[in-house]
Amino acid sequence: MAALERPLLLTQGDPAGIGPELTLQAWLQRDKIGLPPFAVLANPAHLEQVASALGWTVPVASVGVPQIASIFPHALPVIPLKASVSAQAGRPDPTGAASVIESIETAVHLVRNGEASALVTNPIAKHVLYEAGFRHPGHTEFLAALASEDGNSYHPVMMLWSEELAVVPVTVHIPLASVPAALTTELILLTGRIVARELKDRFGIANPRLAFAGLNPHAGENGAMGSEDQVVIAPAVTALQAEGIAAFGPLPADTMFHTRARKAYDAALAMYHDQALIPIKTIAFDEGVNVTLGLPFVRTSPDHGTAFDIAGKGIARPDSLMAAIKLAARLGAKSP
Ligand SMILES: NC(=O)C1=CN([C@@H]2O[C@H](COP(=O)(O)OP(=O)(O)OC[C@H]3O[C@@H](n4cnc5c(N)ncnc54)[C@H](O)[C@@H]3O)[C@@H](O)[C@H]2O)C=CC1
Ligand SMILES: NCC(=O)COP(=O)(O)O
Repeated sequence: MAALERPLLLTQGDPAGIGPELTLQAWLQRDKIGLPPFAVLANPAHLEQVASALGWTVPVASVGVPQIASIFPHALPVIPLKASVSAQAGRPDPTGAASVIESIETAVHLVRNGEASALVTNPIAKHVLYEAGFRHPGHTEFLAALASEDGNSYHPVMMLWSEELAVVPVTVHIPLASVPAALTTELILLTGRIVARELKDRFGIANPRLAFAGLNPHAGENGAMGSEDQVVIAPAVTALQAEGIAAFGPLPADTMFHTRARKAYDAALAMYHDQALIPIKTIAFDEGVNVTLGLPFVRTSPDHGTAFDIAGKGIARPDSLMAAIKLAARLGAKSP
């Protein structure tokens, strides 16, 4: 089946978070914003309970992949999970972990065997999964592990994307104190290559411009405020330039995200999680999309988390999930 004809798959995410109500909202707004057919791998009865508690009319239909496109105009297609789901909104519970993981694993399997075009993950609460024994830092690394079951090795790269700004944290879910040791020229080089390749191949940017942030104040102030900028980051930028990639930096991170500065690059590569995510969540919290580069399939996700503080209240904004669905459709259309 051609990529455009294949549906998208949404994962359940944490059933006690805002994922279920955002999925219902996305289906309700499907015509208004022109969303392509999708199904969610979840528990149909749980979704019906969430809709009913919010007073939303959302017919839910249990389906297999072949029925998704025909059901989608009339009901939210749900591929039922085997694991039970008995979550209460806003009350995280590690006993739901089996359903969270089953949803991701099954969706990846269906995308990898060509039945679906791309994967859109609803947010998971990492600490809740850790309590249940989950050993991966987050989706990003878990998806790479699932992908590597084909015998290849994949280095997953997290990119947070919006029309205004795209950012990549070179190191991701590690303590801040571990960042300097984890940052190596090889890691920065590898990340830069993957970002350049995928901005070109998947996003259609002919010659992507990559701006690298420094690690230290003022990008180290010529070494007076830290050595990593000159010793670790600059050699990676030089090596990327030698490969023909339009890389530049390291730049002082405090002045590279304002409006004029952003016009100089297609993606900013930051050295640690918050250096990358604070600017995009400040500029585009509702529209930002988390997309994993470096995988043999397309995966997007909203930029926010489970938001237990507002789950079940019907006030969570579905914009980021809907942007993730749209971007997955755009990128998935280019997949073989
Ligand atoms: N892709 C994923 O699976 C992600 C998962 N997380 C997980 O989410 C959990 C909670 O993380 P937090 O740091 O609290 O971030 P969060 O994004 O869940 O919430 C931060 C603040 O933003 C608000 N918010 C989030 N999404 C919203 C929406 N759609 N509409 C309106 N308001 C919204 C929340 O109410 C809260 O006040 C953590 O366990 C974290 O691991 C966080 C980011 C991404
Ligand atoms: N802060 C971004 C985030 O936590 C997303 O992680 P992942 O689950 O997509 O790996």
